[in-house]
Amino acid sequence: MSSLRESVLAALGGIEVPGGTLLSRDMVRALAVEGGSVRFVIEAPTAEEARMMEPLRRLAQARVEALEGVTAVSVILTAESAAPTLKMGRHPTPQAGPQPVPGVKRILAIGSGKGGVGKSTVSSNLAVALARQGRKVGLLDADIYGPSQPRMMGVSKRPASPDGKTIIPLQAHGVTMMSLGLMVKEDEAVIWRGPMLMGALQQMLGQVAWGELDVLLIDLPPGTGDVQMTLCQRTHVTGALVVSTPQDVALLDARKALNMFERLNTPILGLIENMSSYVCPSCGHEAHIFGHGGVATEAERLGLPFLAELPLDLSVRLAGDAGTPVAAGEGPVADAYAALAARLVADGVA
Ligand SMILES: Nc1ncnc2c1ncn2[C@@H]1O[C@H](COP(=O)(O)OP(=O)(O)OP(=O)(O)O)[C@@H](O)[C@H]1O
Repeated sequence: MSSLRESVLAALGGIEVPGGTLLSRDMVRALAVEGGSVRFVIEAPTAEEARMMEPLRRLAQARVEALEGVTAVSVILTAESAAPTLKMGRHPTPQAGPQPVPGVKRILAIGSGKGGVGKSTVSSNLAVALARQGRKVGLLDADIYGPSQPRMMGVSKRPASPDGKTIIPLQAHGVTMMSLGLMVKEDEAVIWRGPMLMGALQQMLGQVAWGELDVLLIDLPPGTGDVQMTLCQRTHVTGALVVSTPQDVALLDARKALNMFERLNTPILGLIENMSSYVCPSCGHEAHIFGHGGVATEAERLGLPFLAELPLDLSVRLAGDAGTPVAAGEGPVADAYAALAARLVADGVA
Protein backbone atom coordinates (compact mmCIF):
# COMPACT_ATOMS: atom_id res chain seq x y z
CA MET A 1 0.00 0.00 0.00
CA SER A 2 2.81 2.37 0.80
CA SER A 3 4.31 1.77 -2.65
CA LEU A 4 0.99 2.67 -4.27
CA ARG A 5 1.02 5.83 -2.16
CA GLU A 6 4.49 6.61 -3.49
CA SER A 7 3.33 6.04 -7.09
CA VAL A 8 0.41 8.40 -6.49
CA LEU A 9 2.75 11.03 -5.09
CA ALA A 10 5.10 10.58 -8.04
CA ALA A 11 2.19 10.96 -10.48
CA LEU A 12 0.97 14.13 -8.76
CA GLY A 13 4.51 15.46 -8.56
CA GLY A 14 4.60 15.30 -12.36
CA ILE A 15 1.63 17.64 -12.83
CA GLU A 16 2.72 21.20 -13.45
CA VAL A 17 0.94 24.28 -12.15
CA PRO A 18 2.13 27.91 -12.31
CA GLY A 19 5.20 28.17 -10.09
CA GLY A 20 5.92 24.43 -9.77
CA THR A 21 4.01 21.18 -9.51
CA LEU A 22 0.95 20.15 -7.53
CA LEU A 23 3.28 18.74 -4.87
CA SER A 24 5.93 21.44 -4.78
CA ARG A 25 3.18 24.09 -4.49
CA ASP A 26 1.79 22.08 -1.56
CA MET A 27 -1.67 21.84 -3.11
CA VAL A 28 -2.38 18.16 -2.44
CA ARG A 29 -4.12 17.54 0.88
CA ALA A 30 -5.66 14.63 2.76
CA LEU A 31 -4.28 11.87 0.56
CA ALA A 32 -5.75 8.54 1.61
CA VAL A 33 -4.83 5.24 -0.04
CA GLU A 34 -6.90 2.27 1.10
CA GLY A 35 -6.39 -0.88 -0.93
CA GLY A 36 -6.79 0.31 -4.51
CA SER A 37 -8.94 3.27 -3.57
CA VAL A 38 -7.29 6.70 -3.65
CA ARG A 39 -8.78 9.96 -2.36
CA PHE A 40 -7.25 13.39 -2.12
CA VAL A 41 -8.03 17.07 -2.19
CA ILE A 42 -6.45 19.67 -4.46
CA GLU A 43 -6.44 22.94 -2.58
CA ALA A 44 -6.24 26.09 -4.68
CA PRO A 45 -5.16 29.39 -3.11
CA THR A 46 -8.49 31.09 -3.92
CA ALA A 47 -12.03 30.08 -4.92
CA GLU A 48 -11.51 31.85 -8.28
CA GLU A 49 -8.41 29.75 -9.03
CA ALA A 50 -10.18 26.61 -7.87
CA ARG A 51 -12.88 27.17 -10.51
CA MET A 52 -10.24 27.46 -13.21
CA MET A 53 -8.47 24.31 -12.07
CA GLU A 54 -11.17 21.80 -13.07
CA PRO A 55 -9.16 20.57 -16.12
CA LEU A 56 -6.20 20.05 -13.79
CA ARG A 57 -8.37 18.06 -11.37
CA ARG A 58 -9.44 15.83 -14.26
CA LEU A 59 -5.82 15.39 -15.33
CA ALA A 60 -4.79 14.42 -11.78
CA GLN A 61 -7.67 11.95 -11.62
CA ALA A 62 -6.73 10.40 -14.98
CA ARG A 63 -3.04 10.09 -14.05
CA VAL A 64 -3.85 8.33 -10.80
CA GLU A 65 -6.50 6.11 -12.43
CA ALA A 66 -3.85 4.97 -14.91
CA LEU A 67 -1.62 3.63 -12.12
CA GLU A 68 -1.43 -0.12 -11.70
CA GLY A 69 -3.41 -1.33 -8.69
CA VAL A 70 -5.75 1.66 -8.55
CA THR A 71 -9.43 0.69 -8.56
CA ALA A 72 -11.17 3.95 -7.61
CA VAL A 73 -10.13 7.60 -7.47
CA SER A 74 -11.86 10.55 -5.91
CA VAL A 75 -10.35 14.01 -6.31
CA ILE A 76 -11.99 17.04 -4.75
CA LEU A 77 -11.11 20.58 -5.66
CA THR A 78 -11.31 23.11 -2.88
CA ALA A 79 -10.04 26.57 -2.08
CA GLU A 80 -7.96 27.56 0.91
CA SER A 81 -10.45 30.24 1.85
CA ALA A 82 -13.07 27.53 2.34
CA ALA A 83 -10.79 25.97 4.97
CA PRO A 84 -9.69 27.82 8.13
CA THR A 85 -7.82 30.94 7.20
CA LEU A 86 -4.84 29.63 9.06
CA LYS A 87 -2.81 27.19 7.03
CA MET A 88 -1.34 24.28 8.95
CA GLY A 89 1.87 22.56 8.07
CA ARG A 90 3.87 25.54 6.91
CA HIS A 91 7.64 25.38 7.04
CA PRO A 92 9.09 25.94 10.51
CA THR A 93 10.30 29.43 11.31
CA PRO A 94 13.76 29.80 12.82
CA GLN A 95 13.87 30.43 16.55
CA ALA A 96 16.70 31.05 18.97
CA GLY A 97 16.68 28.07 21.36
CA PRO A 98 13.71 26.55 23.18
CA GLN A 99 10.79 28.95 23.69
CA PRO A 100 8.18 28.79 26.44
CA VAL A 101 4.52 28.41 25.47
CA PRO A 102 2.85 31.63 26.67
CA GLY A 103 0.64 31.07 29.75
CA VAL A 104 1.63 27.40 30.12
CA LYS A 105 3.41 26.55 33.39
CA ARG A 106 4.42 22.97 32.67
CA ILE A 107 4.58 20.66 29.66
CA LEU A 108 4.41 16.90 29.99
CA ALA A 109 5.26 14.75 26.97
CA ILE A 110 3.57 11.35 26.86
CA GLY A 111 5.50 8.91 24.74
CA SER A 112 5.82 5.23 23.96
CA GLY A 113 8.29 3.19 22.03
CA LYS A 114 5.66 1.54 19.88
CA GLY A 115 2.08 2.11 18.83
CA GLY A 116 -1.02 0.65 20.36
CA VAL A 117 0.18 0.50 23.98
CA GLY A 118 -2.45 3.04 25.03
CA LYS A 119 -0.50 6.30 25.01
CA SER A 120 -3.46 8.29 23.67
CA THR A 121 -5.81 6.60 26.13
CA VAL A 122 -3.49 7.47 29.01
CA SER A 123 -3.13 11.07 27.77
CA SER A 124 -6.87 11.75 27.55
CA ASN A 125 -7.69 10.04 30.84
CA LEU A 126 -4.86 11.72 32.70
CA ALA A 127 -5.93 15.09 31.31
CA VAL A 128 -9.49 14.53 32.52
CA ALA A 129 -8.31 13.22 35.93
CA LEU A 130 -6.10 16.28 36.43
CA ALA A 131 -8.94 18.61 35.43
CA ARG A 132 -11.22 16.87 37.96
CA GLN A 133 -8.65 17.76 40.62
CA GLY A 134 -8.98 21.41 39.74
CA ARG A 135 -5.93 21.78 37.53
CA LYS A 136 -6.11 23.90 34.39
CA VAL A 137 -5.18 21.33 31.78
CA GLY A 138 -4.43 21.42 28.07
CA LEU A 139 -4.15 18.40 25.80
CA LEU A 140 -2.32 18.60 22.51
CA ASP A 141 -2.64 15.65 20.17
CA ALA A 142 0.68 15.68 18.37
CA ASP A 143 0.13 12.17 17.01
CA ILE A 144 -0.07 13.62 13.56
CA TYR A 145 -0.21 10.36 11.63
CA GLY A 146 -2.92 8.82 13.79
CA PRO A 147 -4.67 11.54 15.76
CA SER A 148 -7.14 9.88 18.10
CA GLN A 149 -7.93 12.59 20.66
CA PRO A 150 -10.93 14.05 18.78
CA ARG A 151 -12.60 10.62 19.00
CA MET A 152 -11.47 9.90 22.56
CA MET A 153 -12.48 13.34 23.87
CA GLY A 154 -15.63 13.43 21.76
CA VAL A 155 -14.96 16.62 19.82
CA SER A 156 -15.25 17.04 16.10
CA LYS A 157 -15.69 20.76 15.58
CA ARG A 158 -13.07 22.45 13.49
CA PRO A 159 -11.21 25.01 15.62
CA ALA A 160 -11.67 28.59 14.46
CA SER A 161 -8.95 31.00 13.53
CA PRO A 162 -10.71 34.35 13.32
CA ASP A 163 -7.57 36.35 12.54
CA GLY A 164 -5.73 33.71 10.52
CA LYS A 165 -2.95 33.68 13.12
CA THR A 166 -4.40 32.43 16.38
CA ILE A 167 -6.18 29.08 16.69
CA ILE A 168 -8.96 28.90 19.27
CA PRO A 169 -8.72 25.50 21.01
CA LEU A 170 -11.78 23.46 21.98
CA GLN A 171 -13.06 22.44 25.41
CA ALA A 172 -14.03 18.90 26.37
CA HIS A 173 -14.54 17.35 29.82
CA GLY A 174 -12.91 20.37 31.47
CA VAL A 175 -9.82 20.13 29.27
CA THR A 176 -8.62 22.66 26.69
CA MET A 177 -7.67 20.61 23.68
CA MET A 178 -6.27 20.81 20.22
CA SER A 179 -5.45 18.18 17.66
CA LEU A 180 -4.24 18.25 14.12
CA GLY A 181 -6.98 15.67 13.69
CA LEU A 182 -9.42 18.56 14.06
CA MET A 183 -7.86 20.35 11.12
CA VAL A 184 -8.17 17.28 8.86
CA LYS A 185 -10.84 14.60 8.63
CA GLU A 186 -10.37 11.73 11.10
CA ASP A 187 -10.00 9.02 8.47
CA GLU A 188 -7.81 10.96 6.10
CA ALA A 189 -4.07 11.13 6.29
CA VAL A 190 -2.35 14.33 5.31
CA ILE A 191 0.94 14.45 3.55
CA TRP A 192 3.25 15.88 6.13
CA ARG A 193 6.88 15.91 5.18
CA GLY A 194 9.52 16.41 7.91
CA PRO A 195 9.75 20.22 7.85
CA MET A 196 5.98 20.68 7.51
CA LEU A 197 5.47 18.38 10.46
CA MET A 198 7.82 20.48 12.54
CA GLY A 199 6.14 23.67 11.34
CA ALA A 200 2.72 22.30 12.30
CA LEU A 201 3.92 21.39 15.78
CA GLN A 202 5.47 24.82 16.19
CA GLN A 203 2.12 26.35 15.22
CA MET A 204 0.31 24.15 17.72
CA LEU A 205 2.61 25.35 20.48
CA GLY A 206 2.85 28.98 19.50
CA GLN A 207 -0.40 29.89 17.77
CA VAL A 208 -3.03 28.05 19.76
CA ALA A 209 -4.60 30.37 22.36
CA TRP A 210 -4.05 27.93 25.24
CA GLY A 211 -4.79 30.52 27.91
CA GLU A 212 -3.44 30.05 31.44
CA LEU A 213 -2.62 26.37 32.00
CA ASP A 214 -1.09 24.56 34.96
CA VAL A 215 -0.04 21.80 32.61
CA LEU A 216 -0.15 20.97 28.93
CA LEU A 217 -0.09 17.23 28.12
CA ILE A 218 1.31 16.34 24.74
CA ASP A 219 0.25 13.03 23.20
CA LEU A 220 3.23 12.17 21.00
CA PRO A 221 3.26 9.84 18.01
CA PRO A 222 4.71 6.40 18.85
CA GLY A 223 8.43 5.87 18.42
CA THR A 224 11.30 8.27 18.21
CA GLY A 225 10.99 10.70 15.35
CA ASP A 226 10.81 14.30 14.15
CA VAL A 227 7.93 15.32 16.40
CA GLN A 228 9.65 14.19 19.60
CA MET A 229 12.87 15.90 18.59
CA THR A 230 11.18 19.14 17.53
CA LEU A 231 9.16 19.28 20.71
CA CYS A 232 12.11 18.79 23.05
CA GLN A 233 14.35 21.17 21.13
CA ARG A 234 11.84 23.95 20.53
CA THR A 235 10.23 24.26 23.92
CA HIS A 236 10.93 23.60 27.59
CA VAL A 237 9.42 20.19 28.33
CA THR A 238 9.03 19.69 32.09
CA GLY A 239 9.35 15.95 31.65
CA ALA A 240 8.28 12.83 29.83
CA LEU A 241 6.00 9.98 30.88
CA VAL A 242 6.62 6.73 29.03
CA VAL A 243 3.75 4.29 28.60
CA SER A 244 4.34 0.58 28.03
CA THR A 245 2.45 -2.68 28.29
CA PRO A 246 4.06 -5.39 30.42
CA GLN A 247 5.05 -7.29 27.29
CA ASP A 248 8.76 -7.64 26.69
CA VAL A 249 8.57 -6.37 23.17
CA ALA A 250 6.82 -3.21 24.31
CA LEU A 251 9.46 -2.81 26.98
CA LEU A 252 12.29 -3.10 24.49
CA ASP A 253 10.61 -0.37 22.49
CA ALA A 254 10.02 1.64 25.63
CA ARG A 255 13.77 1.55 26.26
CA LYS A 256 14.30 3.21 22.89
CA ALA A 257 11.90 5.98 23.87
CA LEU A 258 13.68 6.39 27.21
CA ASN A 259 17.07 6.63 25.49
CA MET A 260 15.71 9.24 23.11
CA PHE A 261 14.39 11.48 25.91
CA GLU A 262 17.74 11.13 27.67
CA ARG A 263 19.60 12.16 24.55
CA LEU A 264 17.28 15.15 24.20
CA ASN A 265 17.98 16.11 27.83
CA THR A 266 14.30 15.79 28.72
CA PRO A 267 13.82 14.54 32.29
CA ILE A 268 11.96 11.22 32.42
CA LEU A 269 9.39 11.50 35.19
CA GLY A 270 8.53 7.83 35.21
CA LEU A 271 7.04 4.76 33.58
CA ILE A 272 3.38 3.83 33.36
CA GLU A 273 2.19 0.27 32.84
CA ASN A 274 -1.00 0.08 30.80
CA MET A 275 -3.12 -3.04 30.22
CA SER A 276 -1.59 -4.32 33.41
CA SER A 277 -4.14 -6.82 34.68
CA TYR A 278 -7.56 -7.97 33.57
CA VAL A 279 -10.28 -8.55 36.12
CA CYS A 280 -12.97 -10.83 34.74
CA PRO A 281 -16.27 -8.95 35.10
CA SER A 282 -18.22 -12.18 35.75
CA CYS A 283 -16.02 -14.11 38.20
CA GLY A 284 -13.63 -11.44 39.53
CA HIS A 285 -10.55 -13.53 38.59
CA GLU A 286 -7.49 -11.39 37.86
CA ALA A 287 -5.47 -12.41 34.80
CA HIS A 288 -2.24 -10.94 33.44
CA ILE A 289 -2.80 -11.16 29.72
CA PHE A 290 0.33 -9.28 28.72
CA GLY A 291 2.47 -10.56 31.59
CA HIS A 292 2.96 -8.76 34.86
CA GLY A 293 5.44 -6.56 36.66
CA GLY A 294 7.72 -6.02 33.67
CA VAL A 295 7.41 -2.26 33.71
CA ALA A 296 7.92 -1.98 37.47
CA THR A 297 11.08 -4.11 37.21
CA GLU A 298 12.37 -2.02 34.34
CA ALA A 299 11.68 1.20 36.24
CA GLU A 300 13.57 -0.13 39.24
CA ARG A 301 16.48 -1.24 37.10
CA LEU A 302 16.71 2.24 35.57
CA GLY A 303 16.17 4.04 38.87
CA LEU A 304 13.02 5.71 37.51
CA PRO A 305 9.71 6.16 39.31
CA PHE A 306 7.04 3.58 38.49
CA LEU A 307 3.99 5.82 38.36
CA ALA A 308 0.95 3.66 37.73
CA GLU A 309 -0.46 0.26 36.89
CA LEU A 310 -3.54 0.81 34.74
CA PRO A 311 -5.81 -2.20 34.27
CA LEU A 312 -6.96 -3.70 30.99
CA ASP A 313 -10.67 -3.07 31.04
CA LEU A 314 -13.29 -3.12 28.32
CA SER A 315 -14.79 0.06 29.74
CA VAL A 316 -11.57 1.91 28.84
CA ARG A 317 -11.95 1.16 25.15
CA LEU A 318 -15.70 1.67 25.09
CA ALA A 319 -15.39 5.01 26.87
CA GLY A 320 -12.59 6.10 24.55
CA ASP A 321 -14.61 5.15 21.48
CA ALA A 322 -17.65 6.96 22.85
CA GLY A 323 -15.76 10.22 23.45
CA THR A 324 -15.97 10.33 27.26
CA PRO A 325 -12.77 9.03 28.88
CA VAL A 326 -13.36 6.51 31.64
CA ALA A 327 -11.58 8.85 34.09
CA ALA A 328 -14.57 11.19 33.80
CA GLY A 329 -16.73 8.61 35.61
CA GLU A 330 -16.44 6.45 38.72
CA GLY A 331 -14.89 3.04 39.33
CA PRO A 332 -11.52 1.30 39.73
CA VAL A 333 -10.02 2.63 36.47
CA ALA A 334 -11.12 6.20 37.21
CA ASP A 335 -9.58 5.75 40.69
CA ALA A 336 -6.28 4.56 39.20
CA TYR A 337 -6.15 7.68 37.01
CA ALA A 338 -7.10 9.92 39.94
CA ALA A 339 -4.19 8.41 41.93
CA LEU A 340 -1.77 9.01 39.05
CA ALA A 341 -3.00 12.61 38.69
CA ALA A 342 -2.70 13.23 42.45
CA ARG A 343 0.84 11.88 42.46
CA LEU A 344 1.93 14.14 39.59
CA VAL A 345 0.36 17.16 41.31
CA ALA A 346 2.06 16.25 44.61
CA ASP A 347 5.39 15.93 42.78
CA GLY A 348 4.88 19.46 41.42
CA VAL A 349 4.94 18.37 37.78
CA ALA A 350 1.27 18.77 36.90
N1 LIG B 1 -6.25 -0.16 29.68
C1 LIG B 1 -6.95 -0.44 28.58
N2 LIG B 1 -7.97 -1.32 28.61
C2 LIG B 1 -8.67 -1.61 27.49
N3 LIG B 1 -8.42 -1.08 26.29
C3 LIG B 1 -7.41 -0.19 26.20
C4 LIG B 1 -6.63 0.18 27.33
N4 LIG B 1 -5.70 1.09 26.92
C5 LIG B 1 -5.91 1.28 25.61
N5 LIG B 1 -6.93 0.53 25.16
C6 LIG B 1 -7.44 0.42 23.78
O1 LIG B 1 -6.35 0.02 22.96
C7 LIG B 1 -6.38 0.70 21.71
C8 LIG B 1 -5.06 1.44 21.51
O2 LIG B 1 -4.97 2.47 22.46
P1 LIG B 1 -4.38 3.91 22.09
O3 LIG B 1 -4.93 4.40 20.81
O4 LIG B 1 -4.53 4.74 23.30
O5 LIG B 1 -2.86 3.52 21.92
P2 LIG B 1 -1.65 4.39 21.36
O6 LIG B 1 -0.44 3.87 22.03
O7 LIG B 1 -1.94 5.84 21.51
O8 LIG B 1 -1.69 3.97 19.88
P3 LIG B 1 -1.24 4.75 18.56
O9 LIG B 1 0.04 4.19 18.23
O10 LIG B 1 -2.30 4.37 17.58
O11 LIG B 1 -1.22 6.21 18.87
C9 LIG B 1 -7.60 1.61 21.76
O12 LIG B 1 -8.68 0.97 21.15
C10 LIG B 1 -7.87 1.78 23.25
O13 LIG B 1 -9.25 2.02 23.52
